[in-house]
Amino acid sequence: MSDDEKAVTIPAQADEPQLQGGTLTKDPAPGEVLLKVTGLQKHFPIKKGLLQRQVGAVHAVDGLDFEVRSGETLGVVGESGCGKSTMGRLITRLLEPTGGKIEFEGKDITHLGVSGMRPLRRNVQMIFQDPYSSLNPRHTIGTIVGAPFKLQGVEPEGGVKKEVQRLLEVVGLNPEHYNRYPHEFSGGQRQRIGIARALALNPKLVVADEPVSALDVSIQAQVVNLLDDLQQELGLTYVIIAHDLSVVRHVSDRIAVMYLGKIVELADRELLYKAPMHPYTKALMSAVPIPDPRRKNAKSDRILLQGDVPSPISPPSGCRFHTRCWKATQICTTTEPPLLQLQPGQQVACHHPENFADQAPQDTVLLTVAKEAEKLLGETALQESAETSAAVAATLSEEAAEPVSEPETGTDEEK
Ligand SMILES: Nc1ncnc2c1ncn2[C@@H]1O[C@H](COP(=O)(O)OP(=O)(O)OP(=O)(O)O)[C@@H](O)[C@H]1O
Repeated sequence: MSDDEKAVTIPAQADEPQLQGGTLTKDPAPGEVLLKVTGLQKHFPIKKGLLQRQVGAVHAVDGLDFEVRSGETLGVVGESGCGKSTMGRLITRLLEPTGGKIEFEGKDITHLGVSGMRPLRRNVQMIFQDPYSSLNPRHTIGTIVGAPFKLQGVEPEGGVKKEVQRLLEVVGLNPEHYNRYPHEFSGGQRQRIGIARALALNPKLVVADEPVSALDVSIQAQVVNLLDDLQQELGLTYVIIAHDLSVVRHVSDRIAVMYLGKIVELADRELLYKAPMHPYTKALMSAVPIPDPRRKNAKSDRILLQGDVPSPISPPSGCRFHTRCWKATQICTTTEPPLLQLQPGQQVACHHPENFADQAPQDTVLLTVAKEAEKLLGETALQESAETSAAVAATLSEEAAEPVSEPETGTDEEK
């Protein structure tokens, strides 16, 4: 009876103040902003020659604005190289940002040094992609999972060994395996060890960077479900990074879609799946297999994108997706679309969004690259794309028939 409870309760290190160093003392209520990121940038310098002169920079993360609310899971998706891992390492402060601001529970942590970060380290933890390389092969599981206590100088109730064994049980491992080494475990089990280590200090925010992509598909769901269960039971807040939507699909409350260092769409999961607005999101979603036997004969509407992701050293002007987008017009090459809330719960950075009225209806001439990209699109996808935008435009113009209003800025007061 009490075994279940025992298996899921991590005692807060409550006897001592939650944080020394004057950070916070009180847990945020569910839904309150836990992490706030404004204009976040990371440019990796490219140096050349004997004198190591800087000749350019990789714009890995180039101006991100988002919030993570207490108790939620924010999924972050995007193709390889779009800056997801860099973003994860910036918000956990494993990397120093080039610009912008990171606030954790209202406190500016953007440039905190090692000692300033120490109290925060226990509140923000990271789970890494590769469970093979992220665990020291020469240390026992007990030492690995117990390391955070040593690093933070925390003595859990009942001692480190007892607490580590309890943590192993929480993540579904045998506590008797305390003295074993990482190579004695499978990939899935190793990832569980990584999760136990991340949970040791009872963190508030866990950033999981591709937590299952190195695992066998059959094991992936188990680890994702474990993360989900732990969140319910421990009230954790997650940022889960993945390269496709299938991993984050079921566990995320909101999803941020990244492309070349920028967020192009940030929306509630339901809205994103029902009606994605950024053409790039639509393309990513079309690549997710739908495990529905009734649809097994359905015609594939997979959207193939033309070309590769451009180099983050010199990203395209205007909208960075314009070189691969089937809707790109002149304005897309010159003007960067801001991330706007087009409807409650859905922010999009696009001049010609899907499932919404056109933001630049005067600009109708497709670029040559867009015409090329169009050729790679299935007819149904193309038709649907035109129809949904036209339908929303029609609804909006009907609604706005009386007072003239701008769709993207709420008109509540006027109505
Ligand atoms: N330390 C570094 N020095 C220079 N460039 C870097 C460094 N780390 C990352 N980059 C570059 O920054 C860009 C973003 O990399 P990042 O690893 O954040 O992308 P990602 O979306 O997580 O990709 P992946 O899924 O392949 O890890 C890439 O072009 C990458 O080559």
